[in-house]
Amino acid sequence: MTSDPQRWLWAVGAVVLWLALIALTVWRQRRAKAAARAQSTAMAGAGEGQAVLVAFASQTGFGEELAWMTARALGDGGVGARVVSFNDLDAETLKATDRALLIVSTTGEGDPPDSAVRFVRKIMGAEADLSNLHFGLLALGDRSYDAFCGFGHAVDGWLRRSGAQPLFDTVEVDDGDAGAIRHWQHQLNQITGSVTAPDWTPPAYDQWRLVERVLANPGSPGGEAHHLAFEPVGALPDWAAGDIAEIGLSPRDGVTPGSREYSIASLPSDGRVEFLIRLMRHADGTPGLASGWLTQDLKVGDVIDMRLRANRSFHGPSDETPMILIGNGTGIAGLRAHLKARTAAGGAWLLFGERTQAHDAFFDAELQAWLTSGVLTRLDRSFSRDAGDGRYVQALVTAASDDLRAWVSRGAVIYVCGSLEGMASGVHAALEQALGADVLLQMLEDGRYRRDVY
Ligand SMILES: Cc1cc2nc3c(=O)[nH]c(=O)nc-3n(C[C@H](O)[C@H](O)[C@H](O)COP(=O)(O)O)c2cc1C
Repeated sequence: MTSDPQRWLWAVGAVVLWLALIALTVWRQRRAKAAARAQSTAMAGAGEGQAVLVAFASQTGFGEELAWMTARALGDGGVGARVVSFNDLDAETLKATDRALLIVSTTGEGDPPDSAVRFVRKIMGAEADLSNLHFGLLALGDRSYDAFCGFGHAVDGWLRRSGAQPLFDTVEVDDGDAGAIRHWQHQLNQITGSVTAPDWTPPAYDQWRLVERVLANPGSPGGEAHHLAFEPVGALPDWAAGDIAEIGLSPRDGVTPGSREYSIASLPSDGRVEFLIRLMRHADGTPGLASGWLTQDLKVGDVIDMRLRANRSFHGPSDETPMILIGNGTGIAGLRAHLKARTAAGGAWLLFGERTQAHDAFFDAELQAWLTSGVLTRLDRSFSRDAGDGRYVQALVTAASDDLRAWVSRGAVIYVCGSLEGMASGVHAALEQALGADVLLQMLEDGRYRRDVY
């Protein structure tokens, strides 16, 4: 043992600093939780006892947005509301609730959003006595999928079997259909007793100008992928890595009205919203409506309607948390925003798959620079059409199983972005094999395994 007082002083100092860091981390976590609680009860109003519970199960943020609009509409009509995510919802809360409005989206092939997986496993696995509960359900979906509103219907069935009573028939929303949302609004009026419709302004579009478009993969054996950049005509809004842009399509542009969603590949500090968009082609070779318009017809200087939407389920972890990013194709867009947002503190590992090294190594110069600066600790890429490789990204996951386990045991989070078909299920199966199905499920429920797939 040393008797050097200076060494002792250093040692004590180090311990004090370490304890202070722990205290700071705990305090920050508590503060964040308190802020989230304060936000969700902010709508409760005076009579919190009778407040309507507004619960949302949302994968890409639309349902969450509608939940807050629902709470505001109720509040404007004089009825208190409390907003919670399905992640924070339990049977006790439902049992003790008189009225609940549930906004429930469907993902995958009729699957629950990731944030509802815990609820499905722990709560919906058994029937509960919910005979006191009266509920209204807004089911979000898209008729182009076989299981239209599949998870919404599953929740509806479970509530009814548990004795809960519907306030009205489930309102189904096909691809954001405004008519169905107006119908929901009408049901809210019944609850508040308002004669006039609450001020439910549909989310407004902002105007953005195309300032740059570059073909990102000339010579690729795959479909053309274009790197587009838009600057706002007005003020630059704020957004975070993981967020989504809804691009408005109008007949003016020769395409069917509606909107298309794309992962944002840049940050506000870039001063512009960037995308990597693949030109989709129909079986007869004609370009897809939205991707054809954006990558071919739209000219630099043209102005489009666009709004940015928070996609909280794909927001990043703290700087110190190691991050494993997995993706394929244009899925690198969302992952690039995360890499842009990172410092070298926690370390990041990108596993990425595409067709050829020569033509499809998207953002290669940036990735190399991030490797040099330490933002990216490790880069594994596979190119399925290259001689001597021929692997998809899930094969990289399998090959690196030992290291993946080591990263996860150091607290790493896993973010997957890219195509639903093939990639997402292939990567999921490879991760299950590498980490164990229980570990992966726990990570999903804890928000340590997050997906933005399409
Ligand atoms: C990858 C993916 C899978 C989807 N699967 C289904 C589905 O099986 N059934 C359905 O009705 N809608 C499906 N949808 C459509 C969503 O439910 C719809 O876009 C909804 O508005 C999303 O709401 P959210 O942002 O709250 O998650 C899917 C959407 C995506 C992106």
